[in-house]
Formats: sequence, C-alpha cells, structure tokens
Amino acid sequence: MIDVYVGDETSPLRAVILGTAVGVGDVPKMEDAYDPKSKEHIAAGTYPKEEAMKAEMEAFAKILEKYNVKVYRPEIIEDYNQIFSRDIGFVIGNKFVKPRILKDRKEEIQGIQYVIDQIAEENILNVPVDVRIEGGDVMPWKDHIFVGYSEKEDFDKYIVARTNREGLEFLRREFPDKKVKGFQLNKSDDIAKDNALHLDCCFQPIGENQAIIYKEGFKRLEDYEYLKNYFGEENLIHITRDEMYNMFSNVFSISPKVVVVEEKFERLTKILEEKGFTVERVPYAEISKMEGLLRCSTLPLIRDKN
Ligand SMILES: NC(=[NH2+])NCCC[C@H](N)C(=O)O
Repeated sequence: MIDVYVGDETSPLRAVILGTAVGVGDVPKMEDAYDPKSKEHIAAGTYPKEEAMKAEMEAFAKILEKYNVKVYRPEIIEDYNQIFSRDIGFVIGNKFVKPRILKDRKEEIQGIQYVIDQIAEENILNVPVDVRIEGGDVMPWKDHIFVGYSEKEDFDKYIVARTNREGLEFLRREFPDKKVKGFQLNKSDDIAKDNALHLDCCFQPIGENQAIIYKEGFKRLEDYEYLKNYFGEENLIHITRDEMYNMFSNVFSISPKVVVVEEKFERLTKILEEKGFTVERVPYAEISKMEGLLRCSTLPLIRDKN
C-alpha cells in the first residue's frame, strides 16, 4: 500500500513518480505536436532524441535517489511520450486525483496504473466528464490550492489551455477546507514565449515562503498581485520572458532547502545559493525543448506532513 500525502510543493519528498523517455519514439509529425515549443524544434530539425533525453532523466533520478526518495517509473508504452508525469495525476492531502487531460495524452495514465493500484480505493478521486485538469496547473500550498485555468473562451480556443473552470470548481467541491485560488494564464498555440502552458511554467513556490514568478504569464494583473501580496514582494524571484521560455520556474523541490535546477540556469542558481538553498544541477536542456522541465516530469506521491 502507498499512503499518499502531499500538502505543499516543498516539504521533504519521500516518494515520487518520475516519467520516462524510454520508447518515446521518433520526431512527431507537426500536426501531432500539442505545444508551440515542440513545434519550433520539429520545424528547426532540433527535436530531442530519445538517447539524450534518457540520459537527462537518469541524471535526475540519481539525484532523487541520493536524497533517499523512492522513485517509481512508468511502465513503457511503445512510441508514446511518457516524460511529463506531472500532468496525468496529482496528490492533494491524502487523495490521488485521476484527472481528464488532453486527448493526445490520455493513454499515459496506463503506464502508472500499477502505482495507482497500490493506493486505497477510497483515496482515489475520479473527475466528472466535463472537468479538465492537468497536474501542471495544480499546486497545493498549505491552506491554499493554486490553480492555473482558462475561462471557456480561451479554453475552447487553445490546445495549450488544459484546465477549465469546471476543473477549478471540482477542486473547490472536493477540498472544501482549502482556499482554491484560480489564476488565468496567457496562452499561445504558436509562440512559445507568449505561452504559459501550465501554472508551473510561470510560477513555483520554493522554500518556506518564497516563489519564482513570471508576471506576464498571468492574464490578469490582479492574479499576479494576489501572489505578490501573499508571498510578499521581497520573497519573489522575478524571471524574464526568455527565462520563462527556458522554464526557469519549473524547478523541483526535494525539501524546503534543496532545489533541483537545470544546469545552465546560472542566474537563478546564484540567487538561490545566495538565499541559502542547496542547488542540485541536472542537464535537462533537451527535455526543455518540449515545453516541460523538472517539475513537469515528476508526480510527488509522498511529502512529509507539517
Ligand atoms: N506540467 C507541465 N508544465 N507539463 C508540460 C507538458 C509539456 C507537453 N509537451 C504538453 O504539451 O503537454
């Protein structure tokens, strides 16, 4: 049995699912890509190769294991992208939520079914038909659940809009003790630098009370202001449009002190070290070409309770 529990984004991590690049297959056809950065690399002939991505993910797995984290990997579905485990399920409190996600990715859940089967049935929540949520948009944070979402107009318009208002309302119903706060994000199916694909592509809490944030990722100024007031200006690390594109906000916390960061993020690493964090650096530049990074490829199952 796995007793899942996640109450925030940074408490000491005990068990996690890390995606896999094994069997990811060849370069997808342009019409099968579902995010603008992948499209960019398909067009330029620079789409990442399986071998390179496997090496990056193994480097990440090693770091997790160094901190004694139990790492589960998906069972392989041939010719299918199973790198971004984050989106295909998520844990809030002691519940594992099985969401409805982009149809192009709906087989992915099968690879982790063997893990879900080890969770008590009463702790598994299935979402109703009209609800769409992806884990990249969902962040439990103490008394809050932060959620990136799109109102109908944007949701119907963009492939990169993955969580709808029904998703937000579903979380409000299921977690009545939490303050579920929705943030609308700026979307673009064609220009990666204008696209906040998920909430974790423009925002990420770290430590006890700090966060990395890209202000322009938020569609409404008041949503950004909400986070600024909540964390306090002095506790925010602001990133630029290019840094958002490189996925600076998609770091991953093993504990409130230890953050895993892409090895080329010099500026961010320096800031984090100055703030007293231990920074673990991994090569993840090839994976970043598919508009996801470290947080996106993990699905935390157990973090310590505060
Ligand atoms: N949590 C995340 N930000 N995940 C990124 C997923 C990227 C993937 N290419 C997609 O479009 O679905």
